[in-house]
Amino acid sequence: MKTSHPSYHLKNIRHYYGSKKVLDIDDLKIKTGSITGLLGPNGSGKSTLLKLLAFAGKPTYGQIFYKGRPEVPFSPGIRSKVTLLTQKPYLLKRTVFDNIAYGLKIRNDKTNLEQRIKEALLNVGLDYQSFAPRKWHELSGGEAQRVAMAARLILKPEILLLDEPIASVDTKSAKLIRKASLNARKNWGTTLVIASHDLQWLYSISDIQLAIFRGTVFSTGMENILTGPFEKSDPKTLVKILGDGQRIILKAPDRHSDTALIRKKNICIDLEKQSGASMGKQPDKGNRSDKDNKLSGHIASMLLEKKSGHIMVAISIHDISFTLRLAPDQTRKMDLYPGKSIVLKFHSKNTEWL
Ligand SMILES: Nc1ncnc2c1ncn2[C@@H]1O[C@H](COP(=O)(O)OP(=O)(O)OP(=O)(O)O)[C@@H](O)[C@H]1O
Repeated sequence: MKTSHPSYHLKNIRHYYGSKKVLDIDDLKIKTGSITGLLGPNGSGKSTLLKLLAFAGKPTYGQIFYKGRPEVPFSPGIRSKVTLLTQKPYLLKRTVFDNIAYGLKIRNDKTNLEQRIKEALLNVGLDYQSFAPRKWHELSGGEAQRVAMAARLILKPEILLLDEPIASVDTKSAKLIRKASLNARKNWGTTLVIASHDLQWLYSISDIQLAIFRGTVFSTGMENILTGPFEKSDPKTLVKILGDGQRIILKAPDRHSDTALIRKKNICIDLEKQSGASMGKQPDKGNRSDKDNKLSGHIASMLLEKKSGHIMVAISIHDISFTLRLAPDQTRKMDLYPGKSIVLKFHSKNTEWL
């Protein structure tokens, strides 16, 4: 269905568990028909955000608009449109067939049931003859995940929210879940929001990536976070000293904070120094300013961002990791490849504090 409204518009969302703030989102829109990838470390708020998007809970403060209208949790109008597949999928203590048929039966939609269930199982790579009669406890973790996915896909949802859908499945199943998700968008215009720790998989499926850190959402995708302890170098400068002796110079915050943000757009790979780079050795200072960071490390991974064709390059500097985003021709010109030693460069003035 075409609509001028985004599927979701979140306004001034603050969500607390007790006194602990777990989500802090000023303004976030999720476009209809988009596939959004949610990235973030354990405990950053991904599952909580998905729960709110599923209208399975109410934010402590703020409002969520669904296709332009303010919505409240558990409203009957929304329940048939939005579906969430949780990390540990819940299956009814029945057969696979009954699990998948359940949602349709509730809607009193029983036409062609067998054929539709056959297709739903096929969609997630499970054979009807072998799986339909099986009981819920006769499935591996990955199979249970795919049955739960089939049970949701058969309802042709407007919104499909997936929380770690490939955490316990093998590579083949991960590919099938990717294909089934893309088909849902193609065939029914489904909007998807998917949380996953598997960056490669997430970048291969999503149009846009949102990174969450301590409840704050970055619509620019993954950004670089540095956490303390920091040492004071002078009143205007903090320093993070890595285990190998390299020093990261940061502009001091003007209020208390122990979490620095270095945006990937402000980081580059220093080609001049590249050849001399070696692990654990700070590159020569030369005539650079004291606040100009030059850190030696190596390329840990390179991931393709499906929609833009850009390459996300993860760089390990001793025990921390930085990410930057490059056009494919840049990576070719610099002859970058995983394992290559490089020097990463950013100026301390580009430090932001969370
Ligand atoms: N029901 C709850 N009661 C209290 N605290 C909770 C509850 N659920 C989650 N939390 C806390 O809220 C924070 C966010 O949790 P959430 O599950 O949303 O993170 P996540 O990014 O999905 O993590 P993971 O990647 O480990 O699944 C964490 O600090 C977690 O401990």
